Amino acid sequence: MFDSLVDFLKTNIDELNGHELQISNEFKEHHNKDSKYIIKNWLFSSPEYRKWRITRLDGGKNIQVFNTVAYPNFDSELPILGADILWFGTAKKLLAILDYQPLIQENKYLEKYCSSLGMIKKKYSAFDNNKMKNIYDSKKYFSPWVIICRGNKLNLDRDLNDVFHAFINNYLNLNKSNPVNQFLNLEEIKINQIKYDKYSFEKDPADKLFKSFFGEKWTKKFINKFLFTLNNEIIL
Ligand SMILES: C=CC1=C(C)/C(=C/c2[nH]c(/C=C3N=C(/C=C4\NC(=O)C(C)=C4C=C)C(C)=C\3CCC(=O)O)c(CCC(=O)O)c2C)NC1=O
Repeated sequence: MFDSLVDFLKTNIDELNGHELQISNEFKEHHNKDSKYIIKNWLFSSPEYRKWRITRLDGGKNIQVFNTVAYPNFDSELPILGADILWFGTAKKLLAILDYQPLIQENKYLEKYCSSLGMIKKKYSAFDNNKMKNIYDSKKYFSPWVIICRGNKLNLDRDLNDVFHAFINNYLNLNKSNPVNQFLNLEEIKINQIKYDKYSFEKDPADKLFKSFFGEKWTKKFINKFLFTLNNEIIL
């Protein structure tokens, strides 16, 4: 499940002249004791994106996860692309969150870089939702058009693929249009990307899940050295 999303991304990153970066074996593929939970990770970089990571967790019938984050270079004020797609098998629940995660909440910035999500979600009624529970603050690094779907994956398979493809294509087109920075300078962009990692580190509910499957030690390393690497940066 979700492997086609990984393949789709890899093809697109390839077309951006992206290259895969080496990551340590324990992150590349890691199994829990009885191999019921297997996590795989990929890390890429391209001329326009300093870091693009992909995570797949295969927990068989219990849980399936696809997670990806693309960080533009520090000289681009474009939003960070974020997608978190989870299938909870026992409850038969899909949770999909897709967003062009804004570096600032200024209306003109949001309108310029994030509002096209509105056109995508309008086409797919199951994804036309932006109501979050209280894990994250919807005004911090989320756009007003964040795409959220909570539903039964069995009948959403096609739509999920279509939405994801539109979500990626549209984001890449934003970059291809080569917009001139209008809101942030290089220093501010860097600070906001650091703050994004710090905020995500603080709020991400995934750590409980990883700790229960893979233990405390591995999880701590994974979060600091793969997921949110800027968390340890000091903002002067
Ligand atoms: C590999 C890492 C990784 C995993 C496995 C992960 C899982 C994860 N994300 C969650 C929620 C969530 N995840 C997000 C959003 C995001 N989360 C993101 O990692 C990104 C990039 C976005 C942005 C699009 C939000 C908004 C929620 C809460 C959903 C809600 O409010 O209902 C939850 C709680 C689900 C629940 O019980 O309701 C888990 C377990 N998060 C991770 O980072």
